[in-house]
This record gives sequence, C-alpha cells and structure tokens, in this order.
Amino acid sequence: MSKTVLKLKDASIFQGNSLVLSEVNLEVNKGDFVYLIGKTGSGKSSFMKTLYGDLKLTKGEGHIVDFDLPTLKEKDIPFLRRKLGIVFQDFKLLTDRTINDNLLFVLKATGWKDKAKMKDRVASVLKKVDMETKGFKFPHELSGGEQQRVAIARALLNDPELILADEPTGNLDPQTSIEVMEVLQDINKNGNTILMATHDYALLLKYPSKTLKCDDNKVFEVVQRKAN
Ligand SMILES: Nc1ncnc2c1ncn2[C@@H]1O[C@H](COP(=O)(O)OP(=O)(O)OP(=O)(O)O)[C@@H](O)[C@H]1O
Repeated sequence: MSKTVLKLKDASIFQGNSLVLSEVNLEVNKGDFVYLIGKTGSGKSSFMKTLYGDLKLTKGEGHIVDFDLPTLKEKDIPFLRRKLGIVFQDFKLLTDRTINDNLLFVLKATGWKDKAKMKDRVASVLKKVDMETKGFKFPHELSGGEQQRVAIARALLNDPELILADEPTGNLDPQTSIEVMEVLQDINKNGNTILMATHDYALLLKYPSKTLKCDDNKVFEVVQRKAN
C-alpha cells in the first residue's frame, strides 16, 4: 500500500474569523502529482499556508509528513518545513548572493556541516533542474524560468517528502511555464510527491493529473476527461 503523505478530514480553513474552506477531505499518497485549482480568492493559498504551518488548522483533522496539524506548535514549524519543499510564485531567492550561496545558506540553516557534502548536494540539485552551470550567477542575472528552476532545486535540497508549489508558473510566460512544468514532471517521475496550486488550465490539459478544485468554500475532485 502506498504511504499517505497528506490527509485532511473534515478540515476547515480560516483567515482570521472568516471561513475560507470547509469540510475538506483529501489524501495525497507518495508519488502523486496533484493539482489544486480554483479562481482568485477561492482559497488555494490559504489551503497551502495551512499545510506548511503558516495558518493554524483549528477545525478538523490534518496530518502531513508525520506532523499533526491541529496540535502543531510554533517550535515544530521549522522541522515540518524541512520535510516539505515549498515553491512560490515569486521565487523568493536571496538577491544579495549567488545561486550556490542561496542553496548553501539553506543547507547551513538546516544543520548541514560537512563542506564537501554541502557542495555535492548543491551540484546535485542544480543538475536535476538543468542549472548546474549557473551556480556562480546572481538571481538578477537569470531569467524568471531559470530563477524558478533554482527555487525548485532549493526545494529539493533536503529530500522533501512532499513538494508544495503555490502558483509556480504564475509569473512566467506560457513557453517558460511549460519548461518549469517539465522539471516538476521529471522530479515527480523520479519519485517526488507534488501538490501544485495553479490557475493555468493549459498546463492541466497538457499534463493531466489528479485535480482538486476550490469552489464555493469547498474542495472537490474534478474528473478530467482524457483527450482522445
Ligand atoms: N492575510 C489575510 N487576512 C484575511 N483574509 C485573507 C488573507 N489572505 C487571504 N484572505 C482571504 O481569504 C480568501 C482566500 O484567499 P486565498 O489567497 O487563499 O485565495 P487564492 O485562491 O489563493 O487566490 P489567488 O489565486 O488570488 O492567490 C479570500 O477571500 C481572501 O480575501
């Protein structure tokens, strides 16, 4: 049986006092690629934030990579995030240092000590996203698509059990979106589990996969018709 990396049962997601999503039930298993879609304001980001501990789960049950969300303490959040790889729409690279130093910074912050192993790890994740020759560059010297590939490499550093990608192609043109999507597809084929929020329906059609939709304060699975 495949391992469950995320499970929510009758969960409600709030922003302050306002209810964003209710009766959320879902399960993501190891190796899955799952889309989360829905129009602006439907709750995709709030949903993602709940999963990485930025919003508290106050109602219902939630379990993610061996962490229990309702009882998650502030001090547990860094440990939860070490088991997750998070990719944002706006890349969030540190602009004052090179790509290599961006990645080394994360390794240092997550307890890595051995310099040679750190260097190898950085080279290995950059290779996975086809950026192994660009480590010496600064973020502003890279295109948006390249920066996002680096952000994906950064998410892979600690071998995450689940990658949460919140609109990873939201700032990219259609062709570059496809290139970034190819990277995500590749790492999924290599065994990484991915939950990706998007409003890019073209990507869904091109790369069909399990799809959850936020609408009317609920999350439900959409059955995609396969193109003949
Ligand atoms: N920090 C906040 N404080 C209060 N309400 C918020 C906050 N962030 C979002 N909301 C509200 O929560 C609801 C869901 O927003 P959310 O950002 O999760 O939607 P979304 O589907 O991710 O939208 P988008 O695609 O525009 O990012 C909206 O009604 C929004 O106004």
